Amino acid sequence: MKTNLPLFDPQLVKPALVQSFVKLSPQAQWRNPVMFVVYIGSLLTTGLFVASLFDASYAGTEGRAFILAISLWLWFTVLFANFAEALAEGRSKAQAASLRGLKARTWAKKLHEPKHGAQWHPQPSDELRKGDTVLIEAGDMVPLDGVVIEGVASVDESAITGESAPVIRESGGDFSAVTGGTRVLSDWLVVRVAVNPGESFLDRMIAMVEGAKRQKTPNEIALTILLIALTLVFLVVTATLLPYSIFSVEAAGAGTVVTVTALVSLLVCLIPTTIGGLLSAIGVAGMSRMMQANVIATSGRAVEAAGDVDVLLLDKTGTITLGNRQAASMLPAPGVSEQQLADAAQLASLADETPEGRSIVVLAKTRFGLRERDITALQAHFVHFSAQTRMSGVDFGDAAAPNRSIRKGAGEAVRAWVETLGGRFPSEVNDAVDQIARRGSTPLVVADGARVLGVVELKDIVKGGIKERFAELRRMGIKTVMITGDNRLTAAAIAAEAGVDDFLAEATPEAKLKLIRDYQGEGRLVAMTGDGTNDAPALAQADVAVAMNTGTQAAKEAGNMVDLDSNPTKLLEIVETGKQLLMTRGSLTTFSIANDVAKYFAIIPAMFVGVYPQLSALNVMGLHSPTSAILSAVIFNALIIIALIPLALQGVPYRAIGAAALLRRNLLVYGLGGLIVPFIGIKAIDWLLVVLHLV
Ligand SMILES: Nc1ncnc2c1ncn2[C@@H]1O[C@H](COP(=O)(O)OP(=O)(O)OP(=O)(O)O)[C@@H](O)[C@H]1O
Ligand SMILES: [K+]
Ligand SMILES: [Mg+2]
Repeated sequence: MKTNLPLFDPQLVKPALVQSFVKLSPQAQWRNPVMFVVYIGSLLTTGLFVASLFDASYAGTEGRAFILAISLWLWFTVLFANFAEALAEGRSKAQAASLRGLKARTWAKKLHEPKHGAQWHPQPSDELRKGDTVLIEAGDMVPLDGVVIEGVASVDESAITGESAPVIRESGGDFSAVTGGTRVLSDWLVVRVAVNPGESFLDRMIAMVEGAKRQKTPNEIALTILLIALTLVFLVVTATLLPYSIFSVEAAGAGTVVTVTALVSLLVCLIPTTIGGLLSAIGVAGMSRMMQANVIATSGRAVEAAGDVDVLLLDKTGTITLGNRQAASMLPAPGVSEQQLADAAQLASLADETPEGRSIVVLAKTRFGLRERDITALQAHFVHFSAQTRMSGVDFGDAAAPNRSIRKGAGEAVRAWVETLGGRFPSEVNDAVDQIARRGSTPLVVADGARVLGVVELKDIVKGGIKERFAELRRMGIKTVMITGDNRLTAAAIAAEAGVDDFLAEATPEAKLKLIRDYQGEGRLVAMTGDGTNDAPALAQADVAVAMNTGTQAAKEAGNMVDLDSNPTKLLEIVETGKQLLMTRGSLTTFSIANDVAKYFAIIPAMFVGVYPQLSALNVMGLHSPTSAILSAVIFNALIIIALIPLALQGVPYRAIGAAALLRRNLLVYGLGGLIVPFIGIKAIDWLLVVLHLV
């Protein structure tokens, strides 16, 4: 769904123009204090103009045409700022719409009971509710985001990810989430709907780009406060100029008092309208750029935090590796046959819905010819895998084998288990565990009661191209840490292969959470990418939390971004986009404030030349007349907003150079540029007004 819209696409410009006028409502204007001042100024000067029309003997110091021109250009200033925001929102909405197109109303097969084979009836997707179960068969569209509770099927997610290869979705484990709008290609799934219509992460993101619902980020609030403070200062300064001017004229007994129109013009030129008018467009555009990278951000704050990330934590399985760990070999303990080990491993996995568990059943069947057995007929009770116990297995309750328990799981977990039962962990098994782990595979030890039977090797593959990208993150000053529930040796092997800076092994969900809090305690901003349900608490705690689209619903709900490509190195783009957002805002703020200097030179002499003729010495720009000077400054002030829209929407070019160097460069370009450009611009406009005989 990578869409690259031209900046001023007519399809976007037209609705944005309409929105510019819709946004003239006081409620919309009030949200932006700087522009609200301009808005009031526009109303005021318009009022003055209308009043002058009704005053037949009008003899103001300035012509009616001047007041009209100023009030029109003030309205343009407000409209241009509205346009910038509307255009940014329109672009985001267009991108969102291409996703929303996926959410077309479809018919779902709503099951009467949550199991395959139960009765179903057709129901429109927008009438489904969270908790409903639906049957999705080959060729059917997934009606809403949900969790697979039964079945395995291949799913075409290309509409969302742009990736044409189908993916497998299955119950249990980290591949159980399905996204509304994707299509089941083969087989069937029973899916429990996880969200109400209109509440999926896609909907939340669409709601966010719809301006009103976008929360201001803390940085934006801080900047807005600064802008309000500046506005207030200038408001007070300009307001005192009027009595001051009256007093000066009276004292001198000559000269002309400054007019309200000139004062409003001065105020508008001095307050930071450029950044004030573009601020919200910059924020919206940041989210758009995330979407262009196929990342859906559900929080503007996260987009911004991404620009300052210091540490990136990554989950191993499913994030750094492909994540469908498959049983590849069985290494029995001394005195145990392969057949015995395979038999116990299969028994412990019959009801294990995780990809690991299922692959063990398959390996036992294909390699050792063991047929699947019915766990209920065996009167056995399945013990689910949890990230806490790091084991799963089966307990038998029948008379033939009372109290028989089989467990499979992480080496240390099974060691502790057999030792509490009075058993012993053979050193040969220990060696096998280490050997498997050093290859980067996950060892699963199988024990029948207190007796250790051997080890199953689960293989996983590191995703391609990861090492180079992590090196790039390092150059940007970001530390990468892999966290995994796997043992140290496996973790070390995968860490080396993937090229991360550090790793934390045998991590429980609490340990992951604690690691994040520790880093945050040191004042660092933490990003986390993960896919599993057991990553959800950590994702919720991280400042920037990127859930893999292939991950579970819980992970996606806990995160504040979803990467549709499920690519852990996407953080590189995410960080760049965040940095670009911060830089764009900083640059335009610098530019906006530097701009004021030239406007002082244009307007102050023009305004007070009536009181102090010697001020004309300050008219360094050699502007035609006081009225043309004021009008030129106001016109420039409006046009600069339009001129900077491309920069606000596309962002200033990002370079991977140090923060200090970047700051210096930006101060130079945008500070100096902000000083010089208006001198040239105002002079040019003044000249044009003269040439066209408008003043
Ligand atoms: N189905 C299962 N049955 C028994 N044990 C399992 C099963 N799946 C995993 N384990 C064991 O539990 C350990 C921790 O689980 P898992 O790898 O899912 O943790 P994690 O914290 O999600 O780490 P990551 O996903 O980063 O590797 C695994 O290393 C493995 O030894
Ligand atoms: K201004
Ligand atoms: Mg995991």
